[in-house]
Amino acid sequence: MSYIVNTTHLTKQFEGKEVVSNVNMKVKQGQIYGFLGPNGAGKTTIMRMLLNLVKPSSGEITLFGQKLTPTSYEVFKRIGSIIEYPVFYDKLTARENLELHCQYMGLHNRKAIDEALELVQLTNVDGKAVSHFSLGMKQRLGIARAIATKPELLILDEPINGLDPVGIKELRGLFSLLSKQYGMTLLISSHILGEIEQIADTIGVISGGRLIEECAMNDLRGRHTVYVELVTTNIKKAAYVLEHILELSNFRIINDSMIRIYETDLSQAEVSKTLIMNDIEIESINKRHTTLEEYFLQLIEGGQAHA
Ligand SMILES: Nc1ncnc2c1ncn2[C@@H]1O[C@H](COP(=O)(O)OP(=O)(O)OP(=O)(O)O)[C@@H](O)[C@H]1O
Repeated sequence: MSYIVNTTHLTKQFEGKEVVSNVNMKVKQGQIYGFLGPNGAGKTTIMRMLLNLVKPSSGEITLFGQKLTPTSYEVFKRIGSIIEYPVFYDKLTARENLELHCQYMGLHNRKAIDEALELVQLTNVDGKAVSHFSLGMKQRLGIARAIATKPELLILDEPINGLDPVGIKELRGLFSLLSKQYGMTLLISSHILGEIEQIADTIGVISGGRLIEECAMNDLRGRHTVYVELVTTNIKKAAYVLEHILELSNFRIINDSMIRIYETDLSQAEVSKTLIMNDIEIESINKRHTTLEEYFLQLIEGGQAHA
């Protein structure tokens, strides 16, 4: 398997505080990798390290199979990126901004600029200075700039932040197009699962500087836990009956009135019958499953507890 990004034991300390801890991250060629974690989890710092903008305290980064060193330059011609908000020359138009960027990158190809503007649907704003652009338009221009040089890897830090639902939908469409039609590998960070779960092939979950999960999105979808949720007025007695009469051990008391039972081959009818026979009032008993969002939150809470 060829990895475009591969980090081993990547660690970063700022003023003695470890903000990235021992991260082994693998981004496969051609995939959209969703890099998920709450604010402050360390996503931007990792992306900055991948781009040689921040020096790791320890560990190693390999990009396109080559070890990254402080003097690696060539490899960055193969990478487009937006870290935090993209900055432009405000008085210039979208096209003028791209022309300057391409000149700076040593790329003299008008067609590439036209193509990039077309891909992000910014072809009808030629007379407009960037200072009059909406946030969504600026975000799209940032992507146009990042893809104008036809990179093989695109690193985007929270590209969806602050966009309205239409803007989000447009960007999602663009990401799939870049991945499917142009074979680009995308590394996209976000703090909201819903924003990238529909497009990511692989997901890396980071919390408190640690990569606590990295797996195929499809595997994650299959990882929903099924449980029976019991709501009762007599929680202590219900727990006693579950443990000593029904001989169940895999259950959790959630609060004063709720128990979740995680046994896989549980007969709900038998639980109800036994509880009633023992004079326990059942307010409700239902089969449920954790949603992907709940699973993600559990992961993050677990990660923060260990940070
Ligand atoms: N230059 C720096 N000096 C000191 N601390 C820093 C520096 N850069 C980042 N940090 C700290 O490192 C931690 C991780 O920050 P980082 O920006 O990487 O997180 P993030 O997951 O990208 O979150 P966000 O989306 O809020 O940027 C935070 O506690 C932050 O305050």
